[in-house]
Amino acid sequence: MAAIEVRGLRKVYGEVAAVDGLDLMVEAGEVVALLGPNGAGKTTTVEVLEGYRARDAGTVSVLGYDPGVGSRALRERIGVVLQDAGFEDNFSPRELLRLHAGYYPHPRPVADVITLTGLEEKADARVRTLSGGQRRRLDLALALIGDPELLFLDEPTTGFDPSARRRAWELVERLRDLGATILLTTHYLDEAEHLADRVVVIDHGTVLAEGTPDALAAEAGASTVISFRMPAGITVGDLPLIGHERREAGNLIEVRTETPTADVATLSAWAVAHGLELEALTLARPSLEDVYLDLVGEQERAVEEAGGADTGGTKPLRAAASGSETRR
Ligand SMILES: Nc1ncnc2c1ncn2[C@@H]1O[C@H](COP(=O)(O)OP(=O)(O)OP(=O)(O)O)[C@@H](O)[C@H]1O
Repeated sequence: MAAIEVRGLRKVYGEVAAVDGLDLMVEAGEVVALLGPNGAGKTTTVEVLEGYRARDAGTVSVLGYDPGVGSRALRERIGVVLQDAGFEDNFSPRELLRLHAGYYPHPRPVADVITLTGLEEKADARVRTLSGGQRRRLDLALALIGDPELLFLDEPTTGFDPSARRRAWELVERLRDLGATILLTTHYLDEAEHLADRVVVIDHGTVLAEGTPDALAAEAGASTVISFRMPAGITVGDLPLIGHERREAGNLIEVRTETPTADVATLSAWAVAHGLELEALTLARPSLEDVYLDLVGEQERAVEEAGGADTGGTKPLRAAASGSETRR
């Protein structure tokens, strides 16, 4: 059975369809990252799945339950990191964790969760004295205390310093190895690339693309980039004909290619034959960031062409821009 199964999810705020016919499937044991620009509908989707928000249409199954019904049995099996949870500032992390442990039938030991989330030094300090990143770690600790089989992490590492982020990643990897299913939202594409088995890119409340980071890159036709510094005394016309698209940035040449193995061989053979050293020679695989920016950029252009102009904080939606859906 899939851990999460969503079909045709729709959530409307006034005139704005925050989620607009979204389908999503997460298998048990999978780590899936929801990506998308601000206002894409990620948090709304996650909040519906967590049972914090009612939906307007669609079917939703989380561990076989409908989260809209508010079952205690479901709440006991999921862990949630909200974007901004409010805490009782006068408690310490240890006290809050003990309190929350009492809500679950089989909690993890409080001391283990403190160690897992690296909160040892602040375990007995008042929450109001914690830094932003330490509070996020406490969010994560509270999500883990019930030993959940499904974890929702909404921007779990926002505000973390680089080493805290690495530790959080290791923690997510450990949880995955222990068999947890994880749905996370993030704006850090390296985080998604590092952690997720599969990414789902959403915008305007619907899915734009999904797959493994590699499959998305292949589907988007993103090409590999060979780059090198132009050797002294050589002009572009002297170079062998490799790749398709070339770009010059100062004396750095970038060549986009679909056949990097053959093109690097041609280039190297040419350089060796001419006694040249190609300095700063690199071969870069397209990153998830390149693919994401292409996808979201295309979507934005499509919305603009359909006559929608961005109105600031509240996004015009594809459906709203074409005058359908929201008034149904
Ligand atoms: N409580 C609310 N009332 C009215 N509109 C809302 C509410 N919550 C969200 N929205 C709107 O719904 C849309 C989707 O918001 P949502 O928070 O789900 O996006 P997001 O993808 O999580 O964005 P971000 O990356 O900025 O967190 C936005 O247009 C937002 O303004």
